[in-house]
Order: sequence, then C-alpha cells, then structure tokens
Amino acid sequence: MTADDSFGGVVLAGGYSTRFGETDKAVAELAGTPMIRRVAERVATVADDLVINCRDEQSEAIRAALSESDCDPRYATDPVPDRGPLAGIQVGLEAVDREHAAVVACDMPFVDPTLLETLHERSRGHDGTVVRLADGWYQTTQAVYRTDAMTVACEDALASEDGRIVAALEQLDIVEMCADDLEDVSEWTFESIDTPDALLEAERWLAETEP
Ligand SMILES: Nc1nc2c(ncn2[C@@H]2O[C@H](COP(=O)(O)OP(=O)(O)OP(=O)(O)O)[C@@H](O)[C@H]2O)c(=O)[nH]1
Repeated sequence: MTADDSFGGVVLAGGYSTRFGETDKAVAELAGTPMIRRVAERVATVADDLVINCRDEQSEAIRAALSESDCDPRYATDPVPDRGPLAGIQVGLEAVDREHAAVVACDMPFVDPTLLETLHERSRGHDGTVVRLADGWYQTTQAVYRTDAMTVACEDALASEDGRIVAALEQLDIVEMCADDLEDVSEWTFESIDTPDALLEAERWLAETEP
C-alpha cells in the first residue's frame, strides 16, 4: 500500500440527539455496545487517521465509550457548538492528516467499510464521492471528501449562512454514485438510528442476523 492508498476517517457526533430523547445517541448502547464504538471500529478497519468530532462536554462520555476499543482516535471539538453537521464536517476534516477522508455519522452503526473503500477509490482525482439514494437524497454523512477542498467549501457555505451540506458540495467536483450501483454493500449501511424505536428495530435485526 502506498501513502496515497490511505485515507482518514471522521466520526460526526456533535449533534444534540433531540429525537433520541434524554440520552446522547453517540454513547447509547446498541445490543450492549455504544453506537459510536461500533461506528469508530468499522471506520478504523479501513481508515488510517481517525478523528472524532463532538462538543467539549461530550468528550468524556465518548472517551469512556471507546475505552475498551482498539481504535485510538484523536478528538476535534467544535469551537462553537450547534452549528450543524456542516460545521462538524469542517472541524473534523481540518484535523485529518490525509488527502481524503470518510465522514460517517455516529448514528450509523452498520456502516459498511467496503463501501468506504469504494467511495475512496472513486474519489481519486476528485473532491469526493457521495451516494445518491433512490429518493434523490444525498447520503452526505456517509461519504468521502477531499479534506482541504471540503474544509474550504464548508467554511464558504457557513460564511454565506447556508448550512446545507449540499451547499458545500455544489462548489466541488464530487462524484455521484447511484445507490442501485452499489454492489456487495450491506443494505443496512445507511440506516441511521435517530430514535429509541429505531434502536429497538436495529436490536431486533441484529438478533436475527447475528448468531
Ligand atoms: N459537530 C456537529 N455535529 C452535528 C451537529 N448537528 C448534527 N451533527 C451530527 O451530524 C450527524 C447527523 O445529525 P442528525 O441526526 O441530523 O442530528 P442530531 O442533532 O444528531 O439529532 P436530532 O437532534 O435528533 O436531529 C450526527 O452524526 C450528528 O452528531 C452540530 O451542530 N455540530
């Protein structure tokens, strides 16, 4: 593997989990394992430089949730909280020491590392690769971006008070992949666990699929 084959990873965890209730979903347990640990460990199987983006007040609980994990991430905390996922992507990517990085939300515990490798592969010579789902939605929080270009695009979008992630993407040379073209990728990869009901459904699914 050459240096160019490696890419970084950012786990986004700075949100307030309002739909989840009182608990921070990042550290909520899914079948006994904190969600952020599931995500971080999956990302770390393919990414070389792992960064957790969160708020200062979350970092103690997140460090505890990852304490028994093999992955040893760095932390990039939001200087200003509650500026949305776009700001989290900017802060996380700024800390990554690789040309490209996978960005994954902490509430996507089934993220498929094979997909991240494919997205990185497609991103060579481009500013990133994003999957477009059948309903037209861009899966921007499970995507690969060129770190410097996306950081600048995030800053520009935030400066113009357009906090949409797609506002940043519009400035960039992004490869679009169609969800139908994804081969050998887990159908649960994009499942995001935003509510307690979604957590229960995911636990049921795990119980059915894991021996
Ligand atoms: N750094 C940072 N990350 C955020 C922010 N808002 C959302 N995120 C992250 O972006 C991803 C998608 O967030 P959402 O699920 O849409 O929002 P959330 O705030 O986590 O949850 P809800 O309050 O229930 O909408 C998650 O990984 C969040 O941690 C923010 O203001 N700052």
